[in-house]
Amino acid sequence: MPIASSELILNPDGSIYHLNLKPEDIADIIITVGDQDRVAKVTSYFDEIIFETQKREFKTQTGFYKGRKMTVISTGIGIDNIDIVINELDALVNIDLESREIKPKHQKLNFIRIGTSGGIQPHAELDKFIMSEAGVGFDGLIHYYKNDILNDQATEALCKHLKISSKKPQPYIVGGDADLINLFKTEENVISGFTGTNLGFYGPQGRTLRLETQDPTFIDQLVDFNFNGKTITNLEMETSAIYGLAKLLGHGALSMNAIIANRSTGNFSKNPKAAVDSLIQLTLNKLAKY
Ligand SMILES: O=P(O)(O)O[C@H]1O[C@H](CO)[C@@H](O)[C@H]1O
Ligand SMILES: O=c1cc[nH]c(=O)[nH]1
Repeated sequence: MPIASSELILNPDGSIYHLNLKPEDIADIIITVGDQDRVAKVTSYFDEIIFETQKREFKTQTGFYKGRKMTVISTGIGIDNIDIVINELDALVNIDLESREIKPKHQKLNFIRIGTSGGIQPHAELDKFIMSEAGVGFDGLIHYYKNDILNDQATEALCKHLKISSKKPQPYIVGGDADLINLFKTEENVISGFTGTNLGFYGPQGRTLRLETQDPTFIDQLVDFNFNGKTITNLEMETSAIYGLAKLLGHGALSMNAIIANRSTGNFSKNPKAAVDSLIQLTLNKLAKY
């Protein structure tokens, strides 16, 4: 059955609705960044850029780094955008846009996020990099999809550990891609950990400016969680959704974050741009060999 025009939406030029992309515009390695200005920072290291477009916050450039074709796309902030970006990129390779039928042969993409994040453990020091072994979702996105991809034991342990209000979405834990994790595992400056993702920067990440949070102990509870020696190291706003959707759709995913705030010391990086730049170079060099 062809997928209806209201569900798989194409622009008049045949490109996919929000991203403005056609299948031939993307590579199988897809670097996602939050900030649209970070796209050009990544591709400034490319040998060549062969394609670019932008619609809303979704800026895309495709080119070659050390001979390896890669696409860089900005997702903007938050899991709602991740739902759009991952579903539409998957549609480009796994749905025939003319017949609107799912292709018989699945094509795997690899999503690598280069982001920024706040450390919650003392060892998640400023300007270090955290490689997310798993995403810990407080955003609820995955519960909208039929799924059996969660790390059930870790999810159960977390739900038991947290005194989370029943008014909030149920947390979930989903792992990253083992091959991509191995690629970065032994790298100096890279700490591995579980990355908490939430649907806001302030209250949902336990920050108080003028508004009190519903549970002022939330961050302390996260810091204390330990699953077989693994702890929640950092908080940001995309990883759990990328890991969940990538796994459901049969793609690889890895999230790398530069730690620009440390919530346990109350400090912010003196040079976040330098930290992100150095993470970009590390990631590109690893991916060139992938
Ligand atoms: O630097 P990026 O990739 O945007 O990532 C982090 O920064 C934004 C919040 O300032 C959120 O998107 C969060 O996940
Ligand atoms: O603390 C932080 C820092 C960057 N991005 C986040 O989402 N949280």
